[in-house]
Amino acid sequence: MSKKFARSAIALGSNMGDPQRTLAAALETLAQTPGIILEAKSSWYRTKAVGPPQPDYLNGCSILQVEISPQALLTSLLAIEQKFGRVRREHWGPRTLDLDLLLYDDLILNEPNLQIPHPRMHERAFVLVPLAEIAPNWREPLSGCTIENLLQEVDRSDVHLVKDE
Ligand SMILES: Nc1ncnc2c1ncn2[C@@H]1O[C@H](COP(=O)(O)OP(=O)(O)OP(=O)(O)O)[C@@H](O)[C@H]1O
Ligand SMILES: Nc1nc2c(c(=O)[nH]1)N=C(CO)CN2
Repeated sequence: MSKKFARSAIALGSNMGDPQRTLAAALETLAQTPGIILEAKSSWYRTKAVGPPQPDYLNGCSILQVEISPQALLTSLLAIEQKFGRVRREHWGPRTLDLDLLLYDDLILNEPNLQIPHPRMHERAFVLVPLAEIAPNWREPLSGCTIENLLQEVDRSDVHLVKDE
């Protein structure tokens, strides 16, 4: 019997330690996780931090094919964050690794520990620029807008492609 996969989009970010290495290792760990296949990954982008003053971030996005539920995927993402030494400090403060679940097919989910689509994705150029690179026509189910359309509404001047990857 063929297996039923869902598609999910995730965002990756890091601004402590060695971000490029951490993000690459996080993707590798995800790809080795049972029930998750890495379908696509964006380039990395150097982005000005949103929130309290802190170093620039390296951000990117990835598309996954998943056989696991949204909650199970979140659990995997949080475990990988822990593995790479994330210490939770101030709200929106610096971190070695941040993994956000952005989209899961066209699902809308409002659970206490998990909201899909990610409630702030539509306003974040550091999410929309890399996501538009790999999924420009995916529709954010709350607005019905494509990622490409959402990107046109934000200022992308603080998001710069990292060329040496
Ligand atoms: N779509 C989602 N993706 C990831 N975490 C989510 C999502 N929806 C809710 N959460 C909850 O948010 C918690 C993570 O909060 P965290 O402190 O990392 O937020 P943040 O990364 O600082 O800010 P932001 O959520 O704005 O990116 C997770 O433990 C999870 O329960
Ligand atoms: N540029 C940028 N700024 C941020 C980021 C991030 O990934 N990139 N993550 C945050 C907390 O989730 C807060 N601010």
